[in-house]
Amino acid sequence: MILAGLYGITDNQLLAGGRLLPYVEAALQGGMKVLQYRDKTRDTQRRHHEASALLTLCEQYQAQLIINDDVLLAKELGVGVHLGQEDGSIQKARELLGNKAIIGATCHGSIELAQQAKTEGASYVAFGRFFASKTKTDAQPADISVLPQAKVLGLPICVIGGITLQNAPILLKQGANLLAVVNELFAVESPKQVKAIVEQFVQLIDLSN
Ligand SMILES: Cc1ncc(COP(=O)(O)OP(=O)(O)O)c(N)n1
Ligand SMILES: Cc1nc(C(=O)O)sc1CCOP(=O)(O)O
Ligand SMILES: [Mg+2]
Repeated sequence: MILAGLYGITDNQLLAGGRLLPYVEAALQGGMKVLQYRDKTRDTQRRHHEASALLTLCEQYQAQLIINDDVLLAKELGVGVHLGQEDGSIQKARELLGNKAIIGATCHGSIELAQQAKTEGASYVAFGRFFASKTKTDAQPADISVLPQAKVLGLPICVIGGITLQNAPILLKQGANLLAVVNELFAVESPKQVKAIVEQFVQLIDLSN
């Protein structure tokens, strides 16, 4: 299973109005390897419907689907989950989802939180935000020096927060494996533009390896 590359995250506002599936499919065509379904509404029925459709798409392109926050939805679909510090226990999610499921953990800028997430069974650790984020304006800042320190954990290192084509290389150089991106990918006019941006991210990632 690939846990490296471009990790697109959906946004229920940016991808409203019928944009969700065409924009995600364009990202998959461009080479996105991991997708997180992040919908902060409580519309259970729509969330289930959208996540199922995304799973079908991800399977077509051999990409991994991860659900933000909602372990029960992840269990229903048989996919992974991303949990923040306020989103419940990683250990319980691991028990529910099984050994093979991807479980990601928000660690802000803390190597101690990352160590704890590893002990509890996380599959990858996510650090950020490294740059100002238009999607989550109140995200806690993280210092880039955490990235080389995190290598000793031996888990894939995910980075998030204001990532663009311009600033991605510095994160890759410091050891990031997964670039988690919302705005730079999806705040564009057309699926064609999404695909072109993903292709450029993929090129940057390939160059860094
Ligand atoms: C890959 C990735 N990293 C961090 C987050 C943030 O998770 P969290 O702190 O729980 O905040 P919300 O996304 O739930 O608002 C993430 N979603 N994905
Ligand atoms: C969902 C999320 N979590 C963050 C964190 O730092 O934990 S930053 C963030 C938003 C990422 O979107 P964009 O690429 O538009 O900045
Ligand atoms: Mg969360």
